[in-house]
Amino acid sequence: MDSDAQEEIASEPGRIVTLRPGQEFRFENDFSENGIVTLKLKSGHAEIFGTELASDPTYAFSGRKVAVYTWHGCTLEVRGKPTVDYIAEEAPMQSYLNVHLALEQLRTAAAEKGDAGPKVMIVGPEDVGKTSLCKILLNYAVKQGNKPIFVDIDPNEGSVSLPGTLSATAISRPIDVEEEFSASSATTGTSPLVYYYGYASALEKPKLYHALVERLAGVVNKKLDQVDVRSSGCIINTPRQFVDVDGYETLTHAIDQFGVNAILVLGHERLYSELTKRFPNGSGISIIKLAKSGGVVTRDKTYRKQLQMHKIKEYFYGTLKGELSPYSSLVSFTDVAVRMVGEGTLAPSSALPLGSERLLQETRLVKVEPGDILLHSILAVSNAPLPDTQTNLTPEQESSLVLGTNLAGFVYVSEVEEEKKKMTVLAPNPGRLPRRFLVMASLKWMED
Ligand SMILES: Nc1ncnc2c1ncn2[C@@H]1O[C@H](COP(=O)(O)OP(=O)(O)OP(=O)(O)O)[C@@H](O)[C@H]1O
Repeated sequence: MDSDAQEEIASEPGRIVTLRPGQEFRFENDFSENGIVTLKLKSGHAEIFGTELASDPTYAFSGRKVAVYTWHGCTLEVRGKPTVDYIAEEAPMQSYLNVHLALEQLRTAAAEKGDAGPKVMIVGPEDVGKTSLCKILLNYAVKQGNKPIFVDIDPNEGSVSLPGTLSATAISRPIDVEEEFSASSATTGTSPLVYYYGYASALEKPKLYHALVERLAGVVNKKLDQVDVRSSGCIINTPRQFVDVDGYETLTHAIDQFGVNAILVLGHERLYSELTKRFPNGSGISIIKLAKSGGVVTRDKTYRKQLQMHKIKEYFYGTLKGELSPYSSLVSFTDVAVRMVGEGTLAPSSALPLGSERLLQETRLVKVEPGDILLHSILAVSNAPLPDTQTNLTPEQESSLVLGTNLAGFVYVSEVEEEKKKMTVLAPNPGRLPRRFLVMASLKWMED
């Protein structure tokens, strides 16, 4: 623990919370320095979304909604002032464990035959615990020596990256209870494969979404051909729009692309019934209905926005546990090509940025003349290099190259000098920004 606020909390008397087997201690706190809550395991065993707590460290949390579950009983020491905290008698952990055990049998059978392990998709409406269930199943799988791939095709939150992205990450160690899937790879040691979609909803630009899902599934399926990960399979987190009638086509497309063979439906009877009709016994896809945990918290718009801003800050400055010092550099407008993923999320078409053409197709990027419009924007840095001056790409070729190439990361535009045709960007890594395509969407941020 290194901040003053954390030291102050450490000097406060702790509160002892004793849990009996099967109980869950749930708490929430805000993002303020005074809101930090710390936790220490004094005795017994406890886990947070499937990651076991060790007895030595003091874990610190900020702006989180946490469940500490115990299978065999434990004692915790809690410091700080959560906004909400209580002990729950019931949690659906036994049914989640049963799913894990069934998946583990499939993995063992797959390993014996040299086959691919289970490809599991988790579907359900907003705030039903999909991401939390992904964490639990990934952690339990890792604990048994597997290396599952976590695929996140919910662009709303961007769990392992920033919002607007679709990603895949190989998970080989338990997810950090404090940092979760931090977007800052320097602290987690993971380097996810990330594609940029640029919208919060999967249904906003379905054609583009389908194209990116196809691309991501292609890479994940190829990765799952490798012997060391083949039997571990993958766990796929999905957007809430998949439960809408309008979302079925997109859902079915994703199921096909990844070759999903198990779908876990969380807290949604209608979708469960629809899926059992579409994929009856013998279809090769098992549909399993699971109850939502009573602990899952509904996150309002304000909290989600705060979470988004917090994630961006973490990307550049690191977490409570692992701070980063971002690097500023001056970039000439001539060294980058800025493109925009359509006009949808930013503003009505009448307010399109100066210099951008009208969007012709969903999968076509719009050219943006660098200038004040970029100020405070978060820009995705594509791994696609700028073509040399002799190569002339058509707009379609260029869009397909940029959207089909994964991301190197993100930069933040902190200053724009229009007359000098330069801008200052903040990046988590040192060094010059390579000559790359930069993709802009609606993400804006103000350093505080
Ligand atoms: N048992 C629990 N006790 C307390 N908080 C919980 C519990 N399970 C989940 N949460 C919290 O509830 C919130 C919503 O959970 P989660 O992110 O898993 O839902 P989701 O279905 O993935 O949401 P989204 O609609 O964004 O896809 C999160 O902040 C999570 O930490």
